[in-house]
Amino acid sequence: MQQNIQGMVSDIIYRNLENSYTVFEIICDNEVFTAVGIVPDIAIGEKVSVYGEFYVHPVYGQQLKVSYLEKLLPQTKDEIYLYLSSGVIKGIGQKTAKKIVDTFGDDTARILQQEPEKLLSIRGMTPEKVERIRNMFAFQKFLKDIMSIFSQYGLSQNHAMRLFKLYGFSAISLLHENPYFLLDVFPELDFKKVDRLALDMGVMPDDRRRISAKILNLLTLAANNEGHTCLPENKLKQLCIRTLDLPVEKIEEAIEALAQERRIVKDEVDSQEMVFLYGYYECEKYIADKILSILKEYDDIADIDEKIKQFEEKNCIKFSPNQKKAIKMALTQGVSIITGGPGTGKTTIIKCIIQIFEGEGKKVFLCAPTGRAAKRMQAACERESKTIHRLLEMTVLDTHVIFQRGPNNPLKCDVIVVDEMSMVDSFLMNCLLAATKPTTRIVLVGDKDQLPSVGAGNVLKDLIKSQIVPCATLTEVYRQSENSFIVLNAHRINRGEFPHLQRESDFYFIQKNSQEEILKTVVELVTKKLPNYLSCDPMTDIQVLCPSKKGIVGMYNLNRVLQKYLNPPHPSKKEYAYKENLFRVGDKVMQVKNNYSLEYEIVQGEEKGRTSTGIFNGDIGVVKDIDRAQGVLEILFDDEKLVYYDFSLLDDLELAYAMTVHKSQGSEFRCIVMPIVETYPILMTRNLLYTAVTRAKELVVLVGKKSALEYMIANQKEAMRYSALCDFLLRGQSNMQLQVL
Ligand SMILES: Nc1ncnc2c1ncn2[C@@H]1O[C@H](COP(=O)(O)OP(=O)(O)OP(=O)(O)O)[C@@H](O)[C@H]1O
Repeated sequence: MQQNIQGMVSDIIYRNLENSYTVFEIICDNEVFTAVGIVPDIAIGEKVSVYGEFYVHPVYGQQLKVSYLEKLLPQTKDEIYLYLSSGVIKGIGQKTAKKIVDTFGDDTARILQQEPEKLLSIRGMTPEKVERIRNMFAFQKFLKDIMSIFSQYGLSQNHAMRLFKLYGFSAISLLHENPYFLLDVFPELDFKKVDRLALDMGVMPDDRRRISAKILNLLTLAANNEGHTCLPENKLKQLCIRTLDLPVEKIEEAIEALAQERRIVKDEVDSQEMVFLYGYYECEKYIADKILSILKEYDDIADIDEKIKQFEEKNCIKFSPNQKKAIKMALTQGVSIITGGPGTGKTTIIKCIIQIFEGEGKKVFLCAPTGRAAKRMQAACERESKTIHRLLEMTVLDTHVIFQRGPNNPLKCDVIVVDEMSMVDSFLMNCLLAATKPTTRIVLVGDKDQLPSVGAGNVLKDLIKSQIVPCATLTEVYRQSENSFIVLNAHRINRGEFPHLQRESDFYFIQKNSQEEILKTVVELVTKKLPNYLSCDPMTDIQVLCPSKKGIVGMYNLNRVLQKYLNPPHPSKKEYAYKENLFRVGDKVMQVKNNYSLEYEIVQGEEKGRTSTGIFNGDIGVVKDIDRAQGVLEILFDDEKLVYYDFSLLDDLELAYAMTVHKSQGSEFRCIVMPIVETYPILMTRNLLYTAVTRAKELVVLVGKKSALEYMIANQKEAMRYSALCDFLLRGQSNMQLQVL
C-alpha cells in the first residue's frame, strides 16, 4: 500500500551519480526510516515528502521503496537560511545565505522562486550562482508538474528524471504536444498507461497520434521481444483494433500516413502484405542487395584438390566427398554457407580453408558474434579471432554505437570467416556487410538448428531457405568415441528420436516427477556428485541450463539455492543487495544486455594491460570485490577482462549458477545439467533441448519427467519469426535476371 512520509533527510547512505539510485534516511516524528529509490538530488537537512511502499529487504530489513519524492522547499526565513547554508547550491555557503535572508527578509522565498536576478545586489553573488538557483527551483517545479501527471498513471519518477536528462525543460511541452512521444523514448512502457494519460490530457480516441503510436509500439515490441523484423498488415490491424477499438479504416489511414513519413514501410513478402519499421526494412534490403552483389565465382586458386590432399596428409584425415565439396565451395564462391550439427567437421573445414587461402597469400579475418565463440574459434584455428563488434571497431558516442569500419573504411582482407552464424541478427549482419569490400569472400559457418539470434531477424535460415547463397550441409558425424553419446544423442534429438541412454556413458536422464524432487536432485548433482565424478570445479565446469526463468526449477530460484551452497555467506565476503539479487564476492555472474561502452582492462595473457570497451549479453564473470563506498563491483569477465562495474548497471547483471538455454547460445561447458519440466509450450521445443545438449563437452545430465522430455523432442514448433530477407534475395535475383534479358 502506498504510504506518504514527510520529514527531513538525515543521512545519505549511498547515491549513484549516474542513475540517481539513492539509499537515504528520513527523520519523521523522531523516527528514522530508510528509503531507497531513484530520486532527485537531495541534501542532508532538506525537507521532503516521499511516497512509496514498505517492504522487508532480506539483508537490510524494512525499507521504503520510493516511487515519488517531492522536495518541500523552505518557506520561512529560518528554513531558507538552514537550507541554503547546507551547501545544496554550489558556491553558496553560510555567509551568503545569511546575507540573502537578511536582505530580503520574509520575501526571500518569493525572490528565490520568482525573481532570483534580484539576488545579484548581494555581494558575492554572481550570474552563475543566480542561474544555479533559478535552475534548481525550475527543476523542482518541473518534477512537481510532471509527477502530478505521471503519478496518476503509474509512470515513475525515474522516467521523469530520464526525460529531463534527454529533453530538459522542453519535456513538458513535448508531452503536451504528443503524450505518445513517451513510447518513442521508452518503448518498454505499457501502452495502456501512456494511452490513459494521453486520453485524459484531451487526445481524442481516433487521433492520428494515438493510432500511429500503437502501430509503432507493436512493431517495436514484435522486434525486441519476438525477433520479427516485420508483421503481416492484417495481424497488425487486428492487434490495433483490439486495443484501440476503432474502425479499420482509421488504422489503414494511419498506416498509410506513417509509410508516407517513411517511419514504416509496406511491402509484399511471400504474397502477404507486411509492415516493417523503416530501420529493419533497410537492414534486410541492404543485406539482400549486398549478398547478391558479391555472389560470384572465383577461379584464382589452382589445384584445389591437391591442396586439400596436402591438408589431409598433414592432419591424418580423409575428408568425405561432402566435406570436400564444402571446402571447394568456400574457396571459390563470393559468399558461402557451411552448416551442420556438432562433430560434423565444421571447424576442421574452416582450418583447411584458412590454410589454403593463406597459402595463396590471402588475408583471412576470423570472427564470431560473441566473445566466448570468438575465443573458441581462436583456440581451434590457432589464429586471432575477434567478436564482430571488435572487428568492426565499435565505439560509443553519446550512447550511440558507431562502427569505425563501414563502406568508407572497409575491412582490409580477402576473406572473412564468421562462426556461430545462427546467433547473428539482421542489424549485425547489415553492419558486417557494410564494412565488406566487394571483392572480399565471406564464409558463413553455423548450425541452422540452434535457437535463432536474440536480436530481430532470421539471417542464417533465410539465407539457406533462399537457395541463392551456395550452401553445404554436413550430416555425417565424426566426433564419436565408444562411450560418447552426447553428439550421437544431439543428432537423435534433432531427428526427433529419444536419446540413447545407457549406464557408464556421458549422457544421463534421471527421472524425477515433482519439481521439488527435480530441484533437490539438480542441487545434489551440482554441489556434490558431479564435482567428485568429474574431479571438477562446479563453479567453472558445471552449468545448469533452464528452459524458463520462473518456477521452482526456473533460473531465478536455482540461482538462489545454488548460491547458498556454492558460495555461502562468510564474514570475509562482501555483499551487495540489489533488488531481488544478492551479489557476493566469489559469485558467478552474467551480463544480460549488450553494453558497448563498458570499459575493461585485460589482466591476463599476451594482451595484458590493453583496455577496451564492450561487455556483451551472455558474458560470464566472477565478482572479485565489492566497494560500497565507490558503488562498484569488481568483476573479472571471461577470466581476463577486469571491469569496475557501477551499481547503476546492476539491472544488467544476473547470477549465473543457472542460466536460460537462450543465454547459453555460443558457449560450451564441460558439463550441463538441465531440469526438464512442463512449462510453456514455446519453451518446450526440440531446438531448445538440442541447443542445450550441444553446449556440453563431457557430460549431459537431464533431470525430470519423461513425458516432458518426450514432448520437447516431438515439439518442432519453433517460435515463428516474420522476416523478409529470403524474399528480398529471391526478388533481387529475379530483377537482376530481368535486367540481363
Ligand atoms: N573426415 C573426417 N574424418 C575423420 N575425422 C574427422 C573428419 N572430419 C572431422 N573429423 C574429426 O571430427 C571431430 C569433430 O570435428 P569438428 O570439431 O571440426 O566438428 P564441428 O562441426 O566443428 O563440431 P562442433 O560444432 O561441435 O564444434 C574432430 O576431432 C575432427 O578431427
